[in-house]
Amino acid sequence: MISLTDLRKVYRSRGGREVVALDGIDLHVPRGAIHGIVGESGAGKSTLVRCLTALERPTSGTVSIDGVPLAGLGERELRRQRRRIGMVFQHVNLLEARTAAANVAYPLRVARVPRERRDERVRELLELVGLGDRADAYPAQLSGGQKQRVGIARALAAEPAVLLCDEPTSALDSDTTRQILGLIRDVRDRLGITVLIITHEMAVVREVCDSVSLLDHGRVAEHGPIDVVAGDHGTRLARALVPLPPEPREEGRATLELSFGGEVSTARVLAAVAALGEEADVSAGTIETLAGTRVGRLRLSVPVSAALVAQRELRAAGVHVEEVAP
Ligand SMILES: Nc1ncnc2c1ncn2[C@@H]1O[C@H](COP(=O)(O)OP(=O)(O)OP(=O)(O)O)[C@@H](O)[C@H]1O
Repeated sequence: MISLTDLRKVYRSRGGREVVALDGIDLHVPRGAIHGIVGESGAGKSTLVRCLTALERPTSGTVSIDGVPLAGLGERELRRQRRRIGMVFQHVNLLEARTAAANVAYPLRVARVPRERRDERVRELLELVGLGDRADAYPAQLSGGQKQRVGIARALAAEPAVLLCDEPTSALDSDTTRQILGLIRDVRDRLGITVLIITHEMAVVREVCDSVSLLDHGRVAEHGPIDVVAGDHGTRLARALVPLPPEPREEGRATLELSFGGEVSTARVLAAVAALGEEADVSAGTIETLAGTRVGRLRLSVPVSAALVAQRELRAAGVHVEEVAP
């Protein structure tokens, strides 16, 4: 379990200027959950990772892994506690002159695990990540996805409680991304490990996360389980999870965005739209099932003169509608 309570990190530049990188973060990820952290550049994601791995000392607040607060631990205990977090990075950084097996064995050697136990564990880990037959391959002989699999096996070597994945698939193509995310889910299912994924890709959140937090200027601006967040109306996370393509505006026409799901059936929404007549033009739409919940968004283009009436009628039919500012 990961627990951050009122976490603040303030950097002081040489000129004495203060930068509030984390501004009172509360985050609780239960054991066995996969939680995504998204946010724009500068939102505080890297600072959060550094506080979690105790590479950075928070200005105030607490970081606990499995109920153990990091603050106040001595150097030796801190080192032990750090091993409770396995790290997976965008760039895997394998030792090029060592085989896949030797790379996975490396943290076990550092932890002085006896040779026999080590060999057995490396075999198990490579099997777990689907590379049982590539133990003797060197990194240069592996694909990007295979290297990331070795990275995941290495991160799991010390039997961590938490797998912290920092942009784990940003360097991979979409098929390989899907495979790696499938592996992360599989690892969670088999080991019951808690996973935190830092990413700028919403597709990663949709594919693998149980819950998500949106970080903005060092604060958690929005958060929740995927099905709840996706079904929310008009929030930034809902828009990002169920995106509509951008499109140019037309002179004399207003743009309405409809969102629906849960109690409001697609049939009811389509009937309400049809009732507006032919002057209401559906210009984009997405309807899908996320985390078992049907969610949909439609973009309507209507003549400016008809925009208010259309909104009233759609709302009367129980549809959430917003006019998008020109
Ligand atoms: N060592 C530092 N000294 C001063 N300011 C810092 C330091 N590290 C980060 N910051 C500032 O803290 C804020 C958060 O930065 P952080 O790197 O955590 O964001 P991020 O979300 O990881 O961004 P990116 O996605 O671009 O890596 C930014 O305003 C950044 O300039």
